[in-house]
Amino acid sequence: MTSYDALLLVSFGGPEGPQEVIPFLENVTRGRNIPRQRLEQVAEHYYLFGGVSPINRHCRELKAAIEADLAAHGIDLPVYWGNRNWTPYLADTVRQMAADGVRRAAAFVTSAYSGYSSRGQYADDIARARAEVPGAPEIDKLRTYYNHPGFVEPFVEATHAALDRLPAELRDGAHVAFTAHSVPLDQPGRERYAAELADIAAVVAERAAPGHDRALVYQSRSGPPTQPWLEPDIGDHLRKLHAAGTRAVVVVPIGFVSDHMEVKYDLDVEAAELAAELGLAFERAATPGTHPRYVAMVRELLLERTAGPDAPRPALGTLGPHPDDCTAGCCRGRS
Ligand SMILES: CC1=C(CCC(=O)O)c2cc3nc(cc4[nH]c(cc5[nH]c(cc1n2)c(C)c5CCC(=O)O)c(CCC(=O)O)c4C)C(CCC(=O)O)=C3C
Ligand SMILES: [Fe+2]
Repeated sequence: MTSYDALLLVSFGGPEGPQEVIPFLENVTRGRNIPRQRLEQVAEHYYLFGGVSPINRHCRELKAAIEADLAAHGIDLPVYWGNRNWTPYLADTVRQMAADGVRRAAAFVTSAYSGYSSRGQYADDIARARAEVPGAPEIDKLRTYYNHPGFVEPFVEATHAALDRLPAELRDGAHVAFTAHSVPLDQPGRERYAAELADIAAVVAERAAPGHDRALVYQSRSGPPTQPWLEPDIGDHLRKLHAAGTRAVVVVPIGFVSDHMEVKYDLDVEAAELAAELGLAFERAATPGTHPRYVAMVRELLLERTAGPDAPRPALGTLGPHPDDCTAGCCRGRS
């Protein structure tokens, strides 16, 4: 049915108890220019949730949903899961795959956009894991999917739902703020990343909130204050909206695939508290998570890749389907 003998879910990883938080954060920031003070601040975000990131639960749920969807469509393919920063580590999963006799796997990464943090670094992770494991399977990364209908449609639905949760009298005047993880301005691929975000935010806005005022903003910046990152920051944006007389805002975390810590803390705690202080009505739209349309997309990406280069590659917005193989320019810069 497919030319692959396994599907590999590749994700970020997260701590599952208080004692895992600092070692996890050290893994994430190793070799990066992140001040220790920022690390300790972020640790507090995790402690607020008992030291447990929601992301591993999301991955288990997504894996189970993909398995059920594949089975329901008569596709008999084992699904594996490995992370960049925490157990199950990618290299251990790849070792298990080799032991199970997997020769060729397709990889689905829980990150939808181009750019080094989103794609390039995962490609490096996969290459490194394969290099560690004798007899490692070949692993093809499925294409970048930020503009696939299976990613976009759940956001359209979620934006509608968030608007509907606002008090009726504030709904028509609500501002829609699309947010994504900021990255340093010198990060390879950040122009492409920002262009993809803007392009697909426009599609969601036109479908779910036509006529509403909107913006693309960024969140969760780290790094030293002297280093420029993508802006505007969501906090500054909320203050500006308030000053301009806006009374309600819907925040759509278009840059993320699940309600992990950057969503649960940076939006649901930090941004929501700021909005409350300002007296802005605030609703946050859901991320795709295990939305059946999103889960079906994983199968569709697998099947289109199996069918070859002539199979249709659905894509919304203006940028077209991303090539199956990332070109150097999209995730690593042109150097
Ligand atoms: C673009 C992007 C995405 C979106 C694409 C995608 O979804 O992959 C993303 C996702 C995520 N980021 C996450 C967590 C963290 N990211 C950090 C640090 C950083 N992120 C960056 C970028 C991104 N990050 C960057 C440029 C840094 C600086 C260090 C570096 O250059 O690498 C740090 C260190 C502390 C801090 O500095 O904040 C943490 C803890 C989690 C897991 C959350 C959970 O546990 O539920 C997820 C899904
Ligand atoms: Fe991050």
